[in-house]
Amino acid sequence: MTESPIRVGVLGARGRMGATVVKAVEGAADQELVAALDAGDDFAALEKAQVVVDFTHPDAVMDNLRWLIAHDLHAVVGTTGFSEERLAELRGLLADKPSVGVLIAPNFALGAVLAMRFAAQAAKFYASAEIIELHHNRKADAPSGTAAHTARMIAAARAEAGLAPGPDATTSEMDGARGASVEDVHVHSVRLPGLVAHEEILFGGEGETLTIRHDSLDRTSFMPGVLLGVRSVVSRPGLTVGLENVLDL
Ligand SMILES: NC(=O)c1ccc[n+]([C@@H]2O[C@H](COP(=O)([O-])OP(=O)(O)OC[C@H]3O[C@@H](n4cnc5c(N)ncnc54)[C@H](O)[C@@H]3O)[C@@H](O)[C@H]2O)c1
Ligand SMILES: O=C(O)C1=N[C@H](C(=O)O)CCC1
Repeated sequence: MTESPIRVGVLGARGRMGATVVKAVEGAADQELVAALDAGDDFAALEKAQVVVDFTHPDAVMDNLRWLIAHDLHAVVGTTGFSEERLAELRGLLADKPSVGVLIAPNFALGAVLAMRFAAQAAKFYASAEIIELHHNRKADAPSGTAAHTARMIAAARAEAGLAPGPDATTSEMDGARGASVEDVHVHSVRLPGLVAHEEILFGGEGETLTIRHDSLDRTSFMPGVLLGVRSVVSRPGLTVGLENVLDL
């Protein structure tokens, strides 16, 4: 007997990512698009869905998730802007809804997930690390969610290895010249038309450097991860942060 397709709704459907997700879901044999909504649309149409994919805006995503969780809908979230406070609120809401799953991934591209994993491995051996993230100039937030997540993974790996961040001698600097500091990792953000989504993680050691780089050249690069997220979240209650927890790495 063939299983019925997973009923999927998309929030942010007229945006760059949302429009790409709509096409990907329509092309997936095991999924059925039941709602494609954008700002101002009536969320009632989402009640036909089992899973809702959100690619909207950091200022909108928490209200969307409050609504989805209250309506017992699973969520796959690519929208960025998640602080520890936001994640704690979601864990609290999900505690009252034990069957609902929310998967938040700062980056759904396989190569980006692998780059973050490799960076965490390298961080145990190199005390000095910096991140450069490069994106299109219509991106709302900086630094990117991916870069912030990478920095946190580097910080966690350092803490586990008992390694302090490597020193540098810079004491005189123009504001912003050393980028933002995310858990003691410097993150530099570049915004240019023509770019899609790119990240370099640079490590320095005695007489050597190591650079890990990932490039998303097209938004289709995120789609296998999004579709996998939809398939996974229906049997993964609670909050999951990072596609690395879903992939068999
Ligand atoms: N996780 C990933 O792999 C990944 C990949 C690319 C982009 N992103 C993130 O996804 C988000 C969207 O990126 P984008 O480039 O598609 O932006 P975009 O501006 O092209 O699209 C966002 C869309 O969301 C709509 N929107 C805003 N508020 C809404 C609401 N309350 N309900 C429904 N729709 C609403 C907007 O009208 C717009 O059409 C950003 O946070 C971006 O960083 C994540
Ligand atoms: O285009 C964007 O915006 C992207 N946002 C995510 C981030 O902030 O890390 C992922 C890559 C593309």
